[in-house]
Amino acid sequence: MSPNKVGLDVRGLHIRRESLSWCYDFQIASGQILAVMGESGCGKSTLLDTLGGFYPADQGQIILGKQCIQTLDIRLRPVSTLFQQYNLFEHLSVEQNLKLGFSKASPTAIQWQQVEQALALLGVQEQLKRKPSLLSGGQRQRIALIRVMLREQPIVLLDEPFSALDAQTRKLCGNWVKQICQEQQKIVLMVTHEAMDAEAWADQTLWVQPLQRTDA
Ligand SMILES: Nc1ncnc2c1ncn2[C@@H]1O[C@H](COP(=O)(O)OP(=O)(O)OP(=O)(O)O)[C@@H](O)[C@H]1O
Repeated sequence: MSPNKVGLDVRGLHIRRESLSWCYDFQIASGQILAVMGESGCGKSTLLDTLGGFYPADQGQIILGKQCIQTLDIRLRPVSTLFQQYNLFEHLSVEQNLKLGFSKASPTAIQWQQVEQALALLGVQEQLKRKPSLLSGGQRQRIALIRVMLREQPIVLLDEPFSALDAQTRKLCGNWVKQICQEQQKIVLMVTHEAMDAEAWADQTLWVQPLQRTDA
């Protein structure tokens, strides 16, 4: 990564959970996607939780551009996360859920235009006035993906973003994530179990593996 380019720099990040521990050193330039891979239970979501501020690190640094962000409160972190359970508000419509994603009270005209284009492209424009509980799993996943990708935050964490999608829709969504990542110079970490996802869309792959068992 060039010294002048804004990117994410993770240095000596040490994480412990139960009997497992991990140490990470990696960099991602803006406009790039890092695929996060590894067997079930190896710690992929834990890494995302730590970057998002939901789980603490023992030591190390998370640097965005020139700013250390690991001590920032969750609400102040420049991070937008797609959780495996999507986190849509069930009592609000899809439209209200999408509007809540932006930092101001409502999105700007340009931001909402991007949302509408994404809804049409990803085939969920008909769902705008409905409550999330009436949507299929794949429709919910696409709505949550749009909300997370189009927020202002430069770092986007996607935990298995295409798990509920058929092959064709998966391709559509993956291509769209790549396009938005490049156009808006996002830094995207994408957890996936599919090597094909990494091959199709990622610039790099991080294989997650615990260091050791600390209860031995
Ligand atoms: N809330 C929690 N409390 C205690 N231990 C947890 C918690 N969440 C995860 N773990 C443990 O931390 C380890 C890493 O889990 P994590 O969810 O990060 O793995 P993962 O690679 O994302 O798994 P998967 O691919 O199955 O989603 C596992 O041993 C898991 O049992």
